[in-house]
Amino acid sequence: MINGLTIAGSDSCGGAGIQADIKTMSANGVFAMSVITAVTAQSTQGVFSIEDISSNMIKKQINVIFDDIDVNVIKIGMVSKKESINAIVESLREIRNLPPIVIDPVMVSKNGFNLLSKDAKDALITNLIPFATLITPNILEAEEITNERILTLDDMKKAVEAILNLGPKAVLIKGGHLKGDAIDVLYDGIEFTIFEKERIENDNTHGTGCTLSSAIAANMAKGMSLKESVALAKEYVTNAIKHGFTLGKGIGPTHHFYKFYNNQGEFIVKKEKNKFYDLIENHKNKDEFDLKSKKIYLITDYRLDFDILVEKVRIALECGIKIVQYRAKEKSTKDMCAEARVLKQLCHEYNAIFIVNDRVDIALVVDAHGVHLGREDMKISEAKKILGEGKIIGATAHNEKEALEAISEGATYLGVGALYKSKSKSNTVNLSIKTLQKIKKITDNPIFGIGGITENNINSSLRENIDGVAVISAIFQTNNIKNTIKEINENLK
Ligand SMILES: Nc1ncnc2c1ncn2[C@@H]1O[C@H](COP(=O)(O)OP(=O)(O)O)[C@@H](O)[C@H]1O
Ligand SMILES: Cc1ncc(COP(=O)(O)O)c(N)n1
Ligand SMILES: [Mg+2]
Repeated sequence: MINGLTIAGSDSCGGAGIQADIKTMSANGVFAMSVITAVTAQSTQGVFSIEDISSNMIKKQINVIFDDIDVNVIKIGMVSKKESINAIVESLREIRNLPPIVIDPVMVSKNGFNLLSKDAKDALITNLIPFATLITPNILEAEEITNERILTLDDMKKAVEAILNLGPKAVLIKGGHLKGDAIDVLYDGIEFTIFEKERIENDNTHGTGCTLSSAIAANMAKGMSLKESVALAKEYVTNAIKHGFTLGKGIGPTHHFYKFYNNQGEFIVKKEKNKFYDLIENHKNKDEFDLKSKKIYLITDYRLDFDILVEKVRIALECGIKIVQYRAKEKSTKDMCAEARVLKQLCHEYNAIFIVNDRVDIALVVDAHGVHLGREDMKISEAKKILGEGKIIGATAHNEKEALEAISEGATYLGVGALYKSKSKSNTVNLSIKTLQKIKKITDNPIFGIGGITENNINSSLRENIDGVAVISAIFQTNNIKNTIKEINENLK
């Protein structure tokens, strides 16, 4: 599990501070840890009181974590006192191999309350900011740091340059407090990158800065580049603001978990629109693809000569197989394109769905219905960029975490396994029915069980938790394809 540490203040109403950071990292697939620097008595209406945690306790929290855990990213938010800033600096100095550090130099809350004591600004600028891989001031904070007014995009550009001179590796000034579109400016000493999104007419923006910086940190922890981290985080915070809701009488929070809930506040990962079936329903052969019955998903066996393979696939199609995946290993791209084209045409004759394993480029070239991506392949979001909407993107998942990740990224179906020891894939780990049940709870999208499935090992607990079975050897290594398919179909009923 990738993890992130937030060093920040507690916001009792949960929209900003440590609470926003933990929610944001969690919603972005990163395990969140926290070092609390101060506790605020805060509501949507303002900050009513601040009590700082002692320097000693701040250091202890940091030290015990680093003694024990490899931290993938640090995010630093509100640190209100000079002593607290210096305590963090001392702890950071003792850590070898520091991970990337995102600093959100929190100075005032949305309602205009000071979160940084007057004498702490110098310590923040001189001692802490130089540690930053990225620093993310809002307009007011950038003005405080540079002592210049910022009113235009040009002013923002001047300010990022000035702040970069203080020692961070990159600076992002957030334009939330300006008028017009929400424009943020990133500068890494080489080039300016502008991130622009429409301004959302929603007053519930409590915690947007904390949310943005934590999302950037989470993305960095996952190994994304700086620009990619900011771009995706900007997308995330924009959506979180869009779904921001009224809570209390003041400035309400953004919705950190908007991806997982519908407008009625119900948890929706499971109830998400079933894109796989939609895609097939839009497909001209929808009547042929009976969505109610369980399916055999045939994956081609790369150990066979292609001519023999084609004949066997044809027999399988004649026996009613409705989904075929082309899986090849150690073949030239040229040959793979040619073979994929033949199989695509064959599937077309039988009104079957044709999927290409691993290779998004080949799926695109032969206009397959989609692609199947394993854990080592291109990310689902990247494949989507290439293939566009309207294509099936299947993903392999070996456990609940991978399944959730794949579904959140937009997988249209899951291949989960290995259920049994397989003849066509070594080094596979067996997956228990319990795990299968957990995965089933995550999504309504189709789940195909995979790994060593034969006509003899489909039992009721397996049947209840899958929508179909993906097979290779069972069909390609039998001497009676017709019978085997009949038996598997019987066992799936
Ligand atoms: N009303 C809004 N609509 C869209 N984006 C916004 C809005 N308000 C803030 N943002 C964006 O939210 C992020 C946080 O910025 P900002 O609100 O300026 O920070 P802070 O919360 O620290 O004051 C930035 O990416 C900013 O552009
Ligand atoms: C404890 C704490 N930390 C930070 C903020 C800043 O919030 P914003 O993200 O709106 O700038 C806050 N209001 N409270
Ligand atoms: Mg802020």
